Amino acid sequence: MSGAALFPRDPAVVAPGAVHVPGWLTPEGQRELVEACRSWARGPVPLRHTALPGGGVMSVQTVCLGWHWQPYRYTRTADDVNGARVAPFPSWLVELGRTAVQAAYGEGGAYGQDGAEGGDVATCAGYTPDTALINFYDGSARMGMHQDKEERSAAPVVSLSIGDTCVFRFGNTETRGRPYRDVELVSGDLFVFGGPARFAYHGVPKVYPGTADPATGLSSGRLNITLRETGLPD
Ligand SMILES: O=C(O)CCC(=O)C(=O)O
Ligand SMILES: [Fe+2]
Repeated sequence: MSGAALFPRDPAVVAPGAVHVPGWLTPEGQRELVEACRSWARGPVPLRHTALPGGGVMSVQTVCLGWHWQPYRYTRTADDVNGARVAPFPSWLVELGRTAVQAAYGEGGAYGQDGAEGGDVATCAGYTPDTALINFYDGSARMGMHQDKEERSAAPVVSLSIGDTCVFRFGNTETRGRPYRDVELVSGDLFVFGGPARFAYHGVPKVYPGTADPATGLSSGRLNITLRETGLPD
């Protein structure tokens, strides 16, 4: 057992608008999400290494719901994969997103869609994510520092982690470099970034292989699900 595991991991404000809620998903909730991800990974668009404009591919494997993300835009069909229309965004995942934002910001929804502090209750209730990126990391996959900025909405990003523990680097809105904070995301953890943190650079410099609890149904690797509002018309 690592020293950190001796102590409870309390919710933490990593930066204004960025909240880490350890252990938010129940073991059952994690198992259900793993099952759902397995089925989404089968199609209509398969889980794949996203091709980058420079000719390389991402080390992470991804499949999307609602809208298909490719560098650097959203479309309804996966034109860089197999041309299929992406699977719909299920309503239960909208509900999960709302509950997550509420867990992070509290009943009052501390950060509004416009980034203002002190938003009203409608902020959480009105959160309507319409795209999800499901990322699978094997032991050597990484994600470089980037902003989630293809969305035309400043609504928060909800991030759920299952499987292997990783280092999640959460930085600032100006540069890829310092200042940033490194946070360990463990299976079941929730991380929400909105308000002044919505367009902060972030990335995953390290995954710790073999740290997943097979009871989630994922014997190795890390799953990350991010929910976002694209702000695009239906
Ligand atoms: O895997 C993570 O925790 C972050 C994923 C991410 O930043 C993204 O999909 O844009
Ligand atoms: Fe991101």
